[in-house]
Amino acid sequence: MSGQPDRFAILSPDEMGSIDHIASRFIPVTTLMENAGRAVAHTVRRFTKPCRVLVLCGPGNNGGDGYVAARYLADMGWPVAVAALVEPRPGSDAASVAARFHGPHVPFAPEEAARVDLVIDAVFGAGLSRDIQEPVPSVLAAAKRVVAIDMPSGIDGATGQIRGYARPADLTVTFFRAKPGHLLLPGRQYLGQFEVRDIGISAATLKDVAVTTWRNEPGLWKLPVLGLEAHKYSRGVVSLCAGEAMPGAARLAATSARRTGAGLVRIAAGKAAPAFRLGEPGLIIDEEPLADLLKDHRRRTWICGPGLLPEEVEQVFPRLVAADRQILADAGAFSWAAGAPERLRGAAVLTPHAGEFARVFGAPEADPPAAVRAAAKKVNAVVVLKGATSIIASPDGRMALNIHATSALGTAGSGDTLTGVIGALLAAGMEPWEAACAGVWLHGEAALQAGDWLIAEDLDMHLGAARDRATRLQFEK
Ligand SMILES: NC(=O)C1=CN([C@@H]2O[C@H](COP(=O)(O)OP(=O)(O)OC[C@H]3O[C@@H](n4cnc5c(N)ncnc54)[C@H](OP(=O)(O)O)[C@@H]3O)[C@@H](O)[C@H]2O)[C@@H](O)CC1
Ligand SMILES: [K+]
Repeated sequence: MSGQPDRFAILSPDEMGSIDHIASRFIPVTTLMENAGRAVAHTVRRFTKPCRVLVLCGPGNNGGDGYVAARYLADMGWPVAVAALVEPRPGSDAASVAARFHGPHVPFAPEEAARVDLVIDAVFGAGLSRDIQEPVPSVLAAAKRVVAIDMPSGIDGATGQIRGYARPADLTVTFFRAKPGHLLLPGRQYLGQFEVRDIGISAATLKDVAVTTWRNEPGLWKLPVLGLEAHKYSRGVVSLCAGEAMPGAARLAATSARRTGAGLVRIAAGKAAPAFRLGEPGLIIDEEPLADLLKDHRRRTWICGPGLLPEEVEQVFPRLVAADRQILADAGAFSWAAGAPERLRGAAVLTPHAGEFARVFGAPEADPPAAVRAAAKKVNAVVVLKGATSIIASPDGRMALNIHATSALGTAGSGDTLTGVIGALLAAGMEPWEAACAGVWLHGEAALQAGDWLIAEDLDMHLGAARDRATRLQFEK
């Protein structure tokens, strides 16, 4: 897939394997390994004062990186020993670099790990293929501090899940580009400080693998910039369906849409109109039947779900689809579509949290990115699975992982606010996947600005500044 910037690419272990393979046509694997091990040694030197180090080496190339790191640290004068879980296969690249480490070898045992100040975990990386077993867990558990090469052993690079056991590292050094497991939970919590180091692989090799996953940052998408001739309709009109039971949710979404830059926000409240009359003066409340409101073709973008009961969604969602409107579905829409995802066909963007996602599509189990991608295909809509790492998948296969956020967003109303933000960007004409990605980032940025104890209403006051910041960053190379 083209058009998205290379610098944000995230590569699955398989894709990274293909990149290594392509790169090895120009650079021998032993040279890549040399570069990787040297990068680790230099990162360790910046990370800590000289100390006693034990490098735990597995049988594959991750172990190979470990032997190289051990040699560089020894050359710097650090006391370094190696403990091999299994010797590398004779004749392999790892065996050839292992032969160049002339320091001490010690048993792969907990006492050895406990004896030193720092353990370098080069047991398994991209090649982890099953749950890890003893003695690896006991040896890692005995370490005082751990630097992981590529990935803490036991974390699945593709999904971030734990395969049997994982020990949280203090520092993780990976190469070329991050892997999904570095951003997804629980893997993300096991990295400690995280560094991505260059090992001489050219970014041009990315052209040879079809990159489909990116880190969500400004520049992955571009926000529209206000032109001199902007007016409220060109900035975008957001309409919301609202009900009587929970007017607060619709009002939160409406306000955040306005704060994100929508030119006009209207609430289709019907009989519930009195519940909204005391709201902000700049909000327009419509009492007319939905059929009349849909005659106005400038009202293209509709938010359907926040504050709605399933029976209210039933009344409006199919009409919006029949009127060919761009629909952002949230909250009540997922109660209405529980166990029946096909009901949501016709929506442009869905923004479920984990519970809502499970209700509609089933629990994502061990591979959330795959589940979100499948959901997006199933309903032919962009799906945003909100969480500490939000996953934003498009039916065409593109996926972004967002870690630009804080746990402070776990507060009532924050999801309604996100809906309004994305609604405003859709109304401004952004393509749905990009609007969803940009909305998630702006929402996270507003939360970072608002501090740890924010309430949903506080986010509104930071959305303008968040948009300004994204606009500045999106042009940086
Ligand atoms: N390729 C390149 O050019 C470059 C790659 N680089 C480095 O290479 C790393 C990837 O190397 P890799 O592919 O050799 O995989 P790696 O993680 O070492 O493990 C594979 C071995 O472990 C075994 N094994 C797996 N799971 C197991 C378990 N649970 N319990 C027991 N055994 C298990 C597995 O056995 P098998 O599954 O075949 O039976 C196989 O023997 C990557 O992370 C990066 O650090 C850098 O040097 C830059 C250049
Ligand atoms: K490792």
